[in-house]
Amino acid sequence: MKRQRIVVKIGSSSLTNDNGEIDQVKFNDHVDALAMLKNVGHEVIVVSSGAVAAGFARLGYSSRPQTIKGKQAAAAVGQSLLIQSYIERFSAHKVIPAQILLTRHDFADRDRYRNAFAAMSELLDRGIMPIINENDTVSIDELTFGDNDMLSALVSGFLHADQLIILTDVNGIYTSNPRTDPDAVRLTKLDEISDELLGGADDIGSKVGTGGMRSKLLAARTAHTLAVPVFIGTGRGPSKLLDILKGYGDGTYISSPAANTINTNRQWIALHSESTGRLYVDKGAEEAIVHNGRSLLPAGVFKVQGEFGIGEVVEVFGLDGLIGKGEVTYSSEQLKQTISNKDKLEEFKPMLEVIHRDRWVQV
Ligand SMILES: Nc1ncnc2c1ncn2[C@@H]1O[C@H](COP(=O)(O)OP(=O)(O)O)[C@@H](O)[C@H]1O
Ligand SMILES: N[C@@H](CCC(=O)OP(=O)(O)O)C(=O)O
Repeated sequence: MKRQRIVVKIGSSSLTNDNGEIDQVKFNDHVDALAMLKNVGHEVIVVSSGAVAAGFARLGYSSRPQTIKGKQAAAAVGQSLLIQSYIERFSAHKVIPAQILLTRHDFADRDRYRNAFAAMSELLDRGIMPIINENDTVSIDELTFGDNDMLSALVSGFLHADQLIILTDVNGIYTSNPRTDPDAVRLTKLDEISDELLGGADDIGSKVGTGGMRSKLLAARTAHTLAVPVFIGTGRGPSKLLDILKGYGDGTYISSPAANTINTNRQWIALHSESTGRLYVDKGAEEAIVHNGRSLLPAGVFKVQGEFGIGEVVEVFGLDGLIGKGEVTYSSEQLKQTISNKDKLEEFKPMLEVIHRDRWVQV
């Protein structure tokens, strides 16, 4: 079997019980399956939820806390318990796990994004299994990545994974929530995540999870745009992840489009960067960058908004609205000067494009 890079996301409900503790039976089942996947030669990255759900009982809460400080405190306790359990159980399989806690800021800052990529690549090269979670205890907003479903999709794109497996407590995507709708029908294969499907997925999950199926569908949609195939479902026993890879999983398979993967730089521009300005372009420029794959030249820009430096990311608007985002090779000052002297463009950086085609993403 060809060596594959696989991201496995495990939800809180698949690791813990409603009382705020790790469910050792479920937990061990996942670890044994992850170890088997790795030990047959695949690269495995885990996105593990469960920090809040595994920690709240020890803080004296009777159910998942609702306040931000309650969740953050529970996550601090629960994350340590989870990692301790991962280390112990994996040691029997001679697998070494590494804890990685991320916040949205780590991805929004380009240097930190590159560092994270380098560190994860090094771990994988050295045969270590990264176990990723959101750094809940220091996240400024409660839901910085949205949730771990979205985090797993972003990580899959970032690491150019061959497959994203989202393990949860339901055996796939249904036309509506199977817990509340007895007529819900399971879908075993999808080519895309339609708006209709999203409408049938509510955001009510288990007592310990967040986001329900809706967040998984949104994550699957993001993974789809990043050309990563997704499986959402469940399974039991040490060979369950291998079975999922072979196509025998108990859940829903979402195929990836034939399109090429998006390189890491362009993923950063599309999904993580913060835009610091806006450019408005004319019809000819829109045609050139959207339909002909050209770079954006100063001659096509007629208005510049905001203050930005060279290398920052701006939004680009055509006559009918937003058309994309890109990294600029001019500061806002230079660009304003340039376009106000269009008749003398040759004198001022005549050949330099405003946004190079390799630094451009369409919306
Ligand atoms: N259309 C749907 N198909 C399947 N499950 C759904 C759907 N809509 C809502 N759900 C609910 O989503 C739950 C899984 O979400 P959640 O508890 O957040 O999982 P996890 O903790 O694994 O992230 C299921 O138990 C199910 O009740
Ligand atoms: N980062 C949080 C989990 C957030 C989350 O998305 O939970 P889940 O819906 O169970 O995947 C934690 O570890 O408790």
